[in-house]
Amino acid sequence: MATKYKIALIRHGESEYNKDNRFCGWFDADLSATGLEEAKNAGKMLKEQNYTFDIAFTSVLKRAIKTLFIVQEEMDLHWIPVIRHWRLNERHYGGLQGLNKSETAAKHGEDQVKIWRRSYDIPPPALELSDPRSATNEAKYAQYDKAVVPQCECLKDTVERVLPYWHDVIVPTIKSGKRVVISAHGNSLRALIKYLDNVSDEEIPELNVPTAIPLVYELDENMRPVKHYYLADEAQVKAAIEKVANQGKAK
Ligand SMILES: O=C(O)[C@@H](COP(=O)(O)O)OP(=O)(O)O
Repeated sequence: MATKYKIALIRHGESEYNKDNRFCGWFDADLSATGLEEAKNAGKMLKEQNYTFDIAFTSVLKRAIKTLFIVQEEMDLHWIPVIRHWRLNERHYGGLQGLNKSETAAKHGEDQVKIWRRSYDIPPPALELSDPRSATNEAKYAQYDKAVVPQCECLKDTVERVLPYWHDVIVPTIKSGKRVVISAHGNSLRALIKYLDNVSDEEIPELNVPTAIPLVYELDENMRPVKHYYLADEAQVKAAIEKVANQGKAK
């Protein structure tokens, strides 16, 4: 299998909700001061390793949009087209949105929290439509049918709404020869990685994506992965992945 295309995936830098260890989902949390710094470093890593991009894709959530912009700034790539779409949004965390992950583990048990965070097809409790945390009436989704906005999602639901965007929009863009960067979220990227690497439903709970460390996928002519790697040293990536996994532990 020969590499024909290279794409970079970036989970946004630490958000205010990540900092407070709260479930975020479709809540539009901003980047924390650390997240801004992490985004800058991600741009530096890409530049130092001679990456460049012709087009960028991101979600409609500001933590991913801002991370992308900071990366563009570091790479002097302000001019490239940026396409934002809700299909790249984070997995909707339903009634867990806003709750502290450790407190939730202390209340419901770490096993339950791991099921909510990492199982493939068990959704978290749904939000009521009338819940002020529901995104249904947000201006960003006004152009869509109301049914587009979920009240909770399991990873399977996220896979089912990310993949049409991958196949219909991102793949044709890559095949046209454009160098693509995608700035998204822990679980929308897990959804894509699950598909790309054919990760089984049983193995997916152990896959965690760290904040703001660019992850490069080399793809063959059929868009199948040849290899993938983070643009940081192994110890740094390992520590960042463990940090994410441990967020569901009761303290
Ligand atoms: O929604 C959230 O809380 C986090 C992921 O949380 P976990 O699934 O890792 O708990 O999403 P992100 O910060 O990537 O947008």
